[in-house]
Amino acid sequence: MTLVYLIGGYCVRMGVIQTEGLTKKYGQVTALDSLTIDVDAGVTGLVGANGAGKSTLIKILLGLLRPTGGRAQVLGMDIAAQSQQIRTAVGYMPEHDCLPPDVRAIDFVVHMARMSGLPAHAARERAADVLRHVGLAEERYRLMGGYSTGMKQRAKLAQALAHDPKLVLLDEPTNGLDPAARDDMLHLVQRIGHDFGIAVLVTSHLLGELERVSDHVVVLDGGRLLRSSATQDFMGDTGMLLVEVLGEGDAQTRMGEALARAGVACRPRGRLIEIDTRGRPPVHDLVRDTAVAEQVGIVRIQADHARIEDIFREEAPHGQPA
Ligand SMILES: Nc1ncnc2c1ncn2[C@@H]1O[C@H](COP(=O)(O)OP(=O)(O)OP(=O)(O)O)[C@@H](O)[C@H]1O
Repeated sequence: MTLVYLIGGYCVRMGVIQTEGLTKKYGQVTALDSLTIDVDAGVTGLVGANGAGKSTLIKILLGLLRPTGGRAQVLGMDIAAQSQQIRTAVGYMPEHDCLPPDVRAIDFVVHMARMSGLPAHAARERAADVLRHVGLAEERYRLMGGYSTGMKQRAKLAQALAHDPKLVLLDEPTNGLDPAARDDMLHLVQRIGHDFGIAVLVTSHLLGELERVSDHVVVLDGGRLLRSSATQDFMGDTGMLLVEVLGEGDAQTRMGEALARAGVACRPRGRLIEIDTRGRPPVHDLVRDTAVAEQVGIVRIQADHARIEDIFREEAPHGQPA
């Protein structure tokens, strides 16, 4: 999906972020190494281990850091010449805590909206709207110093949305969150990209967590582009079939052994039975018949899909992040 602008009656398709040979060195450290990427509308996950260069890329796109080499455009604007305009059109949620503790969320978000040029009345309306969208309607009059980590992340997200941006850059929005709050935040990120129509570039050092919400994933390793693909291309079929069974005693072992006796290549994977179907005839009927014979119930049979972690295992010279 690409943003579409109507200019003089013509329909112009425009990428959201394009970089070409983008390089950033901090002294001896090469944080970005000749990075060329093309990001479209929707949700794009930018994943890589700590130190892969994610924050550096975001700061360069916002004009907060100057690259050592290469070029980039954000919403069709050049980062070298138009960083002020870029910051007007782009929202930024920084990785680290940036919230003044003795300020109420509503005042903070109104202030950020005013700083971006919204008139007072529009800024108040917009602030109330975005705080409601991120789930802070009730708590908006509380001082942010008393917020939980999850509420702070939501307030940071609200300020990024305050001026009605066309693109938001979210740096590790799930940092420090427990699993439930992490799921809520990821759901919110997905809504921003799909329901609100704001393009999203979201980073995470946890490779797996963005696959569910991203349309596209860019994987960085040691400042280099490891892979950039539609999420579904990452998650291709592995040729394995996963079966979960339920029954008296050790139903999984009984079922696995019976399948093996029937000539099926299989092994346990956690609570599941993994069946290798590569180069073999379909086994669904055999699995069902074996379950009936062994008197176990089938909870599910599903194709196994590759995960972003697998790309790292296969391709990354810098290894697997935590
Ligand atoms: N101001 C700086 N001075 C020197 N080196 C830096 C500076 N900022 C970042 N680096 C280095 O550049 C590399 C990329 O850092 P960056 O923060 O962009 O990575 P990241 O993928 O965002 O990781 P994290 O999730 O830990 O923030 C790392 O090796 C880091 O140590």
